[in-house]
Amino acid sequence: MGIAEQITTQAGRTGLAGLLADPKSAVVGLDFDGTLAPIVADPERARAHPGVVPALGALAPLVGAVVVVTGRPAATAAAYGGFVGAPGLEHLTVLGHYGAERWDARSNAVTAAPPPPGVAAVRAELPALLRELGVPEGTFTEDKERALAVHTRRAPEPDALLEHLRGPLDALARRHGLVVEPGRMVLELRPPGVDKGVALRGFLAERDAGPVLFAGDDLGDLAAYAEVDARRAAGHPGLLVCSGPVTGEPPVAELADRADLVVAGPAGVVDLLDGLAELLTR
Ligand SMILES: O=P(O)(O)OC[C@H]1O[C@H](O[C@H]2O[C@H](CO)[C@@H](O)[C@H](O)[C@H]2O)[C@H](O)[C@@H](O)[C@@H]1O
Repeated sequence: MGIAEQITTQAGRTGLAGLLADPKSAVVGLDFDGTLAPIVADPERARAHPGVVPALGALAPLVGAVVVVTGRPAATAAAYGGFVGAPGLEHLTVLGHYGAERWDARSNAVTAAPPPPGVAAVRAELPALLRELGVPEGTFTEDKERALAVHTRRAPEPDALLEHLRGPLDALARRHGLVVEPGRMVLELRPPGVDKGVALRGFLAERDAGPVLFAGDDLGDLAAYAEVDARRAAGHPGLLVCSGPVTGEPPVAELADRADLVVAGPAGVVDLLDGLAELLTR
């Protein structure tokens, strides 16, 4: 089935038409985990689907810009994505830590402000809190330098555990000026003030962008969806893509319900990017 046939909303059809009519001012925004990289139990083993680099390498020269907007550190997403030095991706940007970091392919360098002191305080207190809460084996903390993510995917009953941890982690985060970002079997304690909507808005303004496609899979992507929606209300075409889970867990309803089309995980996203490049080269 072609892209147009998969779109279920009028706004999405308008978004695709706008993108095809004016590709050089279009921006393609993509989340990383669950969208470009299949979900795996160990975050350090996540890698982009093998079709991602060729698909983006073909698409990027045809559109205004491609940007990856992720909760990962920017350099981690660039490395796990296989983006460093990839042909066709010489102008790729990765906005990491929900926009607090930026990696540009051209310089292969990351720019970021230093993390606020609350991160170090949370790092110091988190192990004792998790012990007090009696978390089961399989629970683990990913230290991302400017944020700490508590994962439950490898624990028994991961969703119930997430609920159990939510209140105490929220209190710890607030005590040190951080916020809790919930995700798929993860609670992330991170500095406030930036989210994927703010990050995307800044990038679009910098590029004087027209049409926007954004693809995501998790709650952290809702802010970027809201930004595309706000632009649509102001007359800019936009296309919202949900990368549906292929891991057996239910889709994130808040995202799937608002998407113009739902595809089957990173493999479906690759097909979409390939299809778009094909439409733009016809
Ligand atoms: O904004 P994203 O690119 O989607 O990153 C959000 C978080 O993704 C990672 O966790 C998720 O993927 C893991 C690897 O597949 C999986 O094990 C975990 O259950 C998912 O929640 C990452 O580890 C976090 O640091 C990111 O914030």
